[in-house]
Amino acid sequence: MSAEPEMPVRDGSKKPLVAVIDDGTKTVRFVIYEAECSEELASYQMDKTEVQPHEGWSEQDPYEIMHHIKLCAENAIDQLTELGYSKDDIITLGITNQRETTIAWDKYTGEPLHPAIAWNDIRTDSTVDAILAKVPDRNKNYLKNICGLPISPYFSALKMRWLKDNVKAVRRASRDKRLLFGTVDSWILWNLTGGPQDGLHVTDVTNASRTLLMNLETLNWDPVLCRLFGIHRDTLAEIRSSSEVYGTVRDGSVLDGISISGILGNQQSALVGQNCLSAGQAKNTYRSGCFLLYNTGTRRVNSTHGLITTIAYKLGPDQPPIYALEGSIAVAGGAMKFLRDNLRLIRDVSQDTEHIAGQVFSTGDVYFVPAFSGLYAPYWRKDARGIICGLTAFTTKNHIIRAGLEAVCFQTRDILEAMNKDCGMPLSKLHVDGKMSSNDLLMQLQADLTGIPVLRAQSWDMSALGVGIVAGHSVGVWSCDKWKHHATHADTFLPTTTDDDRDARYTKWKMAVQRSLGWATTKKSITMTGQAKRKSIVASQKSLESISSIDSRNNSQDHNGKIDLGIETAILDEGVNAYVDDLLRYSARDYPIEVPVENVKVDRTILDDAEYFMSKKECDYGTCRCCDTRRRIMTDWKTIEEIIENDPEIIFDSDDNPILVEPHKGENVLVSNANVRDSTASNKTGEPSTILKKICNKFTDISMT
Ligand SMILES: Nc1ncnc2c1ncn2[C@@H]1O[C@H](COP(=O)(O)OP(=O)(O)O)[C@@H](O)[C@H]1O
Ligand SMILES: O=P(O)(O)OC[C@H](O)CO
Repeated sequence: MSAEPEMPVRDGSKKPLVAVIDDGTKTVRFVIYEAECSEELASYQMDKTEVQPHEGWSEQDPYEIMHHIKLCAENAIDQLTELGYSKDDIITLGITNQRETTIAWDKYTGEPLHPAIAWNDIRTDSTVDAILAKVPDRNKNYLKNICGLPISPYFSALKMRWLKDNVKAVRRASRDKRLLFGTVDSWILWNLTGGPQDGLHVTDVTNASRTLLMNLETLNWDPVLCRLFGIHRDTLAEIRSSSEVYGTVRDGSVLDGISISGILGNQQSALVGQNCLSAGQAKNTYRSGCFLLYNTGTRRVNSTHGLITTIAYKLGPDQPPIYALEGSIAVAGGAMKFLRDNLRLIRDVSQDTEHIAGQVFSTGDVYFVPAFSGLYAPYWRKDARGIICGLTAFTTKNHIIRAGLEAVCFQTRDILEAMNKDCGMPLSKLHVDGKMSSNDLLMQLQADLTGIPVLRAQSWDMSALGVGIVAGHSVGVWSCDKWKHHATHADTFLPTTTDDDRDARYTKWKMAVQRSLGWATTKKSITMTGQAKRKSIVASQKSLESISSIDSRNNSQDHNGKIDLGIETAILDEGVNAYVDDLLRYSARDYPIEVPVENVKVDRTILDDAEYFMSKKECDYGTCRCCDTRRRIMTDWKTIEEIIENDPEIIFDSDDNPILVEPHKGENVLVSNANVRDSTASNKTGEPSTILKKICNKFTDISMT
């Protein structure tokens, strides 16, 4: 927690103020600006708790976000008071936020149904595979012409699908029509405007464009996409422009009564803050990740080189949407944090990095690809993993840290190359911001490795400023047109290398990237990401003794006396393994499997669904995805045990009612004459089962035409 002390002293002339809530991945900030002159009067920032329950998972506490916002607001307003202002001078409020991070909550209680799943969380790896199985040729770019995005764990729809598939409370809320999904802006707005007491469930176009569910033309939730991901439109927020009065704070906090009139995802907000308001202008923000956005104006450019198409902003309900091409880099400053926390090569990132890396004149041909959670643009390879290559006996930590800085520059060049190909016109300069841009060496390397001047912003935080401007714009106290004439950069870094030199180094970088690809194979990734733990078989110690073939050396015992067998251990038991394998390979879902060894067929998730199924006393097949007719058929199965014994596939309709797909039921089934077990036996290739394939193909046919 830290206050930011250096506040300007006012001369007595009061101007309208605009406040901003900035919820980042690692911090929450509250900033108060004097409108028009864009002067920051007061700010307060708090660190957030990052929870990583498994490798590759990243969660946040939705309550903590709201708690920090309130505390930051109180502290920043206290600073205002010292300057002779009062809370009443704040005319309006803007919200900017980490994008894609997804929250599910109960609309009647306001209770989050699961921690927020952060944008860089890769638990949805297998959910991605299940969705890819539904689209022709498993083409990850299949939806790009609708929503501008590839199918990747990064985007919100995958996180929503995962929550519905894996969290009982989310499924139940969905069935009971209590479920709300939202990106963080929606969660904040809903809570500020009353929460369970008629809180507004609203998002803006920039955040909605990060979900994989919004149609870039209609700027509304796309029915085909919602159906593909199985997300009900009633659970989603209403999509509005980035600059309009959405409502008023009604939460009893210090902000009560202030209107809210601007929402922008934080990278789009930095684009506005950097004054890239004309087509052809671009900015790059260096923080934990790094995001290069290129304003394409009202023209929507469909990238064919691995970039995404996103909404840059929409400055009012009647204004046209402005589009951007985006190159997203998952790990930038995050690599420095890794070198500090995991390898302990750095003590203090902001103080030591530049100094240590500057002690050598090159990386000594060392390349560091920080693909910790796969690679985003332009590769979109979730199977990539980090590598440091080119090590020799002379390599020191200085070389490795310098290689970490260069990795950000090379990744930026990857994106610039793609952008040049997509737009046909090379970018002549690069506007930069973000905390990491305070590193002069990094900025010089960036200019040297891309061959264009790098223009660093006056302030590292352009994200808060951008949404302040659009919030002020909608209530008439801060004009975007006037802002266009502001110069925002303070320093310029010019390239000092030759084309040949930088191209030779870039070729080596590409070689390093090639070596990082394909590292996390499906099975490996299950183990590596800790999903093995979730999917592992938990057996009581007593039962375990009866499994003679399990190698006890591979077991880890927890404090409950339970033995947690990773997938690799489970492989030793053929019967159990076959069952787990079936579920992993053929299930459309990511089951947490808990199998008492006495009865390997009982799976807690199936049990839960079977219970619900039986409670309805009939088999409601919903609308058949094969023939589009509605079927309501009594099942012969009378007990839960019988359902489990018959081992059906359980899939879900769009209201999240479980639908049993019976393998042996002839005419009265969703897909007839298919036998899960038979297809399992004959299919060792990792393909989805015949049943699922048939359903999914039909589903794809219907929804894609
Ligand atoms: N001088 C510096 N040199 C290199 N990296 C830096 C420097 N200062 C900060 N960083 C890195 O930049 C990132 C700062 O991110 P921050 O602005 O706190 O945003 P967020 O984590 O919310 O994206 C951290 O990952 C940190 O390691
Ligand atoms: O909070 P940041 O700066 O890490 O931003 C994260 C991005 O919005 C993710 O898309």
